[in-house]
Amino acid sequence: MAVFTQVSAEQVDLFLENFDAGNLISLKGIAEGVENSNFLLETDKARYILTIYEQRVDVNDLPYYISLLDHLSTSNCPVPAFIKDKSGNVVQQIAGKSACLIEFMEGVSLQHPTEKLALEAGKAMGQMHLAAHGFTQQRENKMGQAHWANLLASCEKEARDSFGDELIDNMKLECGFLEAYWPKSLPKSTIHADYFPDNLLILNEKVNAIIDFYFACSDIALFDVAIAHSAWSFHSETNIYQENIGNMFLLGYQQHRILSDEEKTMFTILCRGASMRFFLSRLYDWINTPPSALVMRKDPLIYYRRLQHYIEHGVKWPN
Ligand SMILES: Nc1ncnc2c1ncn2[C@@H]1O[C@H](COP(=O)(O)OP(=O)(O)O)[C@@H](O)[C@H]1O
Ligand SMILES: N[C@@H](CCOP(=O)(O)O)C(=O)O
Repeated sequence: MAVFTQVSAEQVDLFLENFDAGNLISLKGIAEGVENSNFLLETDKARYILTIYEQRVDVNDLPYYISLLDHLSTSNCPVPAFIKDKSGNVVQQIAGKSACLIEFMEGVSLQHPTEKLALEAGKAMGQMHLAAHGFTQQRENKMGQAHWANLLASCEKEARDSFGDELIDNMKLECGFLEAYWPKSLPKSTIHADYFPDNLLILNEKVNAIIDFYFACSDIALFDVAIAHSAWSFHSETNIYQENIGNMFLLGYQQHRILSDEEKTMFTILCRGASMRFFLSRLYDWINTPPSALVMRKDPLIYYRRLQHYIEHGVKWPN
């Protein structure tokens, strides 16, 4: 579960004094998520999310996320607003850590995508990329292709002990392949970079909110689509490929952004890269998160198998 930092009602009362957000009625820890501590906070005025930033989020990046969500919501994207305090600031301290009060969005996190929801999700991403056009701030993708070989090397020994030499040798070869063939000239955008089903809140079969922008960065626009394809197109329990779900996502996305032939041709490589990226972050966490930690470790092998699927079958772009 993702409540790394516990806070008392007294601490939250003090925190709320900075805002014009009403008086605390209830506070509940939210189990989902792996990056930050999140609480559902209810006052006599409204519901909010209280997010306490743990070590995975660099607090120096908070102004970037705040400006990005401000920009996207001005462009009618369904994203939560950061709440300003009485002096117009957003970032506060609680329990010695940086924390923000965030607009509560209605909707339910997705577990098993349907074709209809995959289409809606693809459309919402296309709209988000269009809306991000005027956003000029840049943030490097710290989990982008340039970092994969080093990340693998940093945990190679422990990875070999846990997953065997053959698998790690294969991943080293794949890193080399991706370095050699990674596209250099595809259109860039501000991307979400973690557009998984659980980062959308669904209401009445529509995307009511896109949340969790803490990996957002500047990178190849279609890499965002590839990340989503690798997250949406495989069944969350069996890991079986569901071509129909991935196709609906791609068709939805294309309703808002016309893709060049070059982009379509490079899509399989981007999906291989997306699989590598999530294999590596899960591998790193697998090795570095003690089994006693409160957070659930996600299985890196799931992404190893998705990568094998993309290598063997590629992605046939739907018409
Ligand atoms: N603005 C919001 N409105 C409603 N629920 C939210 C909001 N932000 C987060 N949540 C809830 O908290 C959970 C964890 O949030 P998330 O941002 O994914 O955490 P983490 O950054 O730790 O991965 C989400 O699955 C969702 O249920
Ligand atoms: N989506 C990533 C992990 C990031 O977790 P989130 O809770 O911040 O979405 C994965 O599945 O590996």
